[in-house]
Amino acid sequence: MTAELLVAVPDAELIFDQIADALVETGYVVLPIALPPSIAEALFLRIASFEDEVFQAAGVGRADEFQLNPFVRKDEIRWLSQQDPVEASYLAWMEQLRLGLNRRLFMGLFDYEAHFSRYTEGAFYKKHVDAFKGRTNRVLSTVFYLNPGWALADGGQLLVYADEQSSDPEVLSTPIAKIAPLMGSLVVFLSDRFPHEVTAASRLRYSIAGWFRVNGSLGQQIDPPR
Ligand SMILES: O=C(O)CCC(=O)C(=O)O
Ligand SMILES: [Fe+2]
Repeated sequence: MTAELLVAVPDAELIFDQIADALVETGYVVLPIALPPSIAEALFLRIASFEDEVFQAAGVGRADEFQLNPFVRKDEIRWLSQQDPVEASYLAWMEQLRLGLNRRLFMGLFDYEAHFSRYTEGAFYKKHVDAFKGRTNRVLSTVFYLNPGWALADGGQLLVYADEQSSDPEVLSTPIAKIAPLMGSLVVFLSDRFPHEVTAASRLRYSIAGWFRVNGSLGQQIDPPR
């Protein structure tokens, strides 16, 4: 038996159970291994192979509200596409998760969009929420990390804060989770519930941020894709 066969590839249905349970109980979950490690490895090789020109500066806000704001975020992004087989394998896994969560929780998740993010040394993303209640179709956020050999001392943590409904300033400013961007780990959380930030890292930091969306019409405003 080769060493490769000893790497346990997690059963996707069990992972979906775990994510669904956590979303009901706490609204977020951190899984050290979720997708098959071969997919994580291929995605890492893919993002690491991109020339600088492939990336665009990340902005804040959608469509006509879009603006660059380097004081808020300094990461660079590149949207995933079905055209590339490696990217398609990630999107296919997320499609299974979408169906799995709809079956378990009747979330009505309609589609999924995701981009590679590259944080160069010192880059950050200040505290934000991915969705404002009633103003977006994004309901569930995912972050998948692609950083082999990441050490705690490298920084670049994802700090997650409690639901903003609390009025206690102490509760609001103390993270409920500090997540290192370890290779192959997946974070899933309800988009409008948890303010979060990415702290500066001392080395290049890769992730894939994605969002499941619902198709509800919000008054006159329907989110454009992206
Ligand atoms: O890379 C991360 O840890 C999180 C990124 C994030 O919050 C976002 O892109 O909205
Ligand atoms: Fe975010």
